[in-house]
Amino acid sequence: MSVYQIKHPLVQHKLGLLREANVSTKDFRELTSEIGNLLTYEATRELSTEKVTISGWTGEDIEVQRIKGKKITIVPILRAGLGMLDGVVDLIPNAKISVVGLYRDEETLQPVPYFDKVAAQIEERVALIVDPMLATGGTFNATVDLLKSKGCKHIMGLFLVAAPEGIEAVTSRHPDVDIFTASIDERLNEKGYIIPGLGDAGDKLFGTR
Ligand SMILES: O=P(O)(O)OC[C@H]1O[C@H](OP(=O)(O)OP(=O)(O)O)[C@H](O)[C@@H]1O
Ligand SMILES: O=c1cc[nH]c(=O)[nH]1
Ligand SMILES: [Mg+2]
Repeated sequence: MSVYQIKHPLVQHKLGLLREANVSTKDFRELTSEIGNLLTYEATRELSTEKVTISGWTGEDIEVQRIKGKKITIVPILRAGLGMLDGVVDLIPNAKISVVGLYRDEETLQPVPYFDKVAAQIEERVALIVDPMLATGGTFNATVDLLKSKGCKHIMGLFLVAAPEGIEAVTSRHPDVDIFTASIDERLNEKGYIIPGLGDAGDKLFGTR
């Protein structure tokens, strides 16, 4: 498993704006989507391409590159993953979207699944799971379990912020899954929130607190 912390100046600048205590709902939404877009650009770097022949503007045949073979499904984890979705779809407009719903129980910190609708032919697809936060890793691990149980073999996770504890949990359960994040933060606090983190990303995106 590889963990990629994306140090690109645009990503780091936008993440810094997201961390502001008084960030507005509008700004939080826009920045989350924009970072989702930039993480997608990095995560898709390793997709293989192949040469195909097309008819160019002069009428002559020319060789161009196309992404090879595998199809893509984007997997937003409800709710907060929806905040990244537009930015990801902007770059991969033909991707099928597999929606998974889980919330983290506030007392036990265990993921509670409540919805899933996974794209057809999942076994042939690369899955890009998107969620702003990787905290204990329970929610992400449960999502990877679900996708693998349906036959998915190539899975990546895109997060705005990841805690070392979550990365460790994913490394030990799913060593074949790569993670792309704008930041590996310091730690989790006693309530399972990432420090310095962003607070509750779902509530900030939806304005529910
Ligand atoms: O790594 P974990 O410890 O499992 O925590 C991370 C999960 O917690 C948050 O979702 P939350 O449960 O707040 O649901 P929401 O998106 O509906 O707000 C976040 O968006 C992740 O899905
Ligand atoms: O810091 C955290 C941890 C889990 N979920 C969030 O939204 N934020
Ligand atoms: Mg939440």
